[in-house]
Amino acid sequence: MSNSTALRIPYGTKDILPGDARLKRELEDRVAANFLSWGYDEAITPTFEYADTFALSGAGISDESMRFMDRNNRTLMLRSEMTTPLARMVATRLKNDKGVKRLFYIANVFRHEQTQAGRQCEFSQAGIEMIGAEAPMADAEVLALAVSSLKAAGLQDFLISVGHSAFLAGIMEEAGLTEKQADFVKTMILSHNAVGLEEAAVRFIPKDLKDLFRDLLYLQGGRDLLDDLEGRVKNQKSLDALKNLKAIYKLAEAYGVAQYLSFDLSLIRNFDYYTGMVFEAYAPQIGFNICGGGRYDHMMEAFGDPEPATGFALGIDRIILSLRRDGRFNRESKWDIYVAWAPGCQEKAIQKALELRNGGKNVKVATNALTPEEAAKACAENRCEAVAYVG
Ligand SMILES: N[C@@H](Cc1c[nH]c[nH+]1)C(=O)O
Repeated sequence: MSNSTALRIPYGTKDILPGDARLKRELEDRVAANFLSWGYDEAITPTFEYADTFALSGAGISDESMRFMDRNNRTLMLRSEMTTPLARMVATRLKNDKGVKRLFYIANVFRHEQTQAGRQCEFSQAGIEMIGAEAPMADAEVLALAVSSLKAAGLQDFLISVGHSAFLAGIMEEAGLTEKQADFVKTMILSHNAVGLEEAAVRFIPKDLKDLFRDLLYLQGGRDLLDDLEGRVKNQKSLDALKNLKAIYKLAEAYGVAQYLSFDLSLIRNFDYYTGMVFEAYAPQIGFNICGGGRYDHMMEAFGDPEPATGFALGIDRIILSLRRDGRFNRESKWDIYVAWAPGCQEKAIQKALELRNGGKNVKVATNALTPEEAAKACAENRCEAVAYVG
C-alpha cells in the first residue's frame, strides 16, 4: 500500500479545491470578457499535438516536453504552450482569412519542471495571438491588452519589462560571434552571470563592443535608455529594433499604459521563435513572470503561410498565487438559500427551489426531511446564507 500511487497525484500536478476552482473560473471569465471586448475570438485546439508541430514552430522539443506514442508509433506531445497550436490552426484551417486574426485561448499546458510554488508541470494560460499585422500598432495593442488583462484578473501592482530579440541578434552579429559564442553569451545573460560576460568580453568580443557586452545585465531603464543605446551600436538591425521600440512606446503612451513599462534590452524569453519586441510582466508577490509574450514573425512561414504575428500569455496560476499572497484569493464558496422540508413535503420543496433559481438565486435542496432546528444547522454546514423552510 505504501508505495501505491492510487491515492496520489503525479509529480507537478495539483488539485484545485472547491472554492479555489470557483474563484479561478471567475477570474478566467473576467479575462475572457476583456479579450472579447478588444475584438479577440476564442479558439480551442487539442490538448496534444504531434511533437513535430512544436519542433517546426520553434517552441522546441526538449527534456521538458511531455511526449508519448500513438498507436502508429508517431510521437505526440502534450502542448507546452499555445502559440504553436494556434499558428498551426490558422495556417491550416484559416488560410483563406486574409485579414488580421485576433484569437484568444484559456488552456492548460504541460512542461516537465522542477516544481515549486508558482511552477508546476501542468498550468493554465490565458492568452491572445494577433496574426497578420506587423506594425508597431499591433505590438502596442498587445502590450496595452496585457496591462488591461492583468487588471481584469485583479492585479494592480505589476511592471512590464520590454526588450527586443533583434537588438541582441544585431549586436551578436556586429561582434561577429559564432553560434557557439552567441549561445554562451545568451546563457550568461539568462543565468545573470557577470563573470561569464566579462570572460566573453575578454576572450572574443571586439574592442569597441566590449563595454556593451559587459553591461548586458544592466541594460534596463526608461525611454531614455533607447536613446543612449542608439549611440552605442552601429549595426542596422539593433538600430531598427530601438526605433521599433520607440514607436511602440509612443503608442503605449496613447493607450495610457506607459507607466507600466520599462525596458530591458537583454530580456531573453524561453522560446526561440521570437523575432521582435518581447516582454514579461512581474508582480512583487512572486519571483516568476506572470505574463510573457512578443513578436514571432517566422512561425507562420514555417507552417507554410507567411504572416507576421504577436501575442502573449498570462500565467493564471501565478496570478492566483500573487493574489493569494496579497490576501485577495481566499473566499469560501457560498450559496444564497438552503431549501429544507418537513416530512412529505419534498415535491413542494423541489417546486420552491426551482422558483428561487428562476429568480436568480443559488440554491441547495435538503436530501432528507429536517426539523426547522436541524435545517438551521444544515444551512450553516452547507454554507448557505438563509433557509427557506417548506412545511
Ligand atoms: N506562448 C508564449 C506566450 C506568447 C504568446 N504569443 C507569443 N508569445 C508562452 O507560453 O510564454
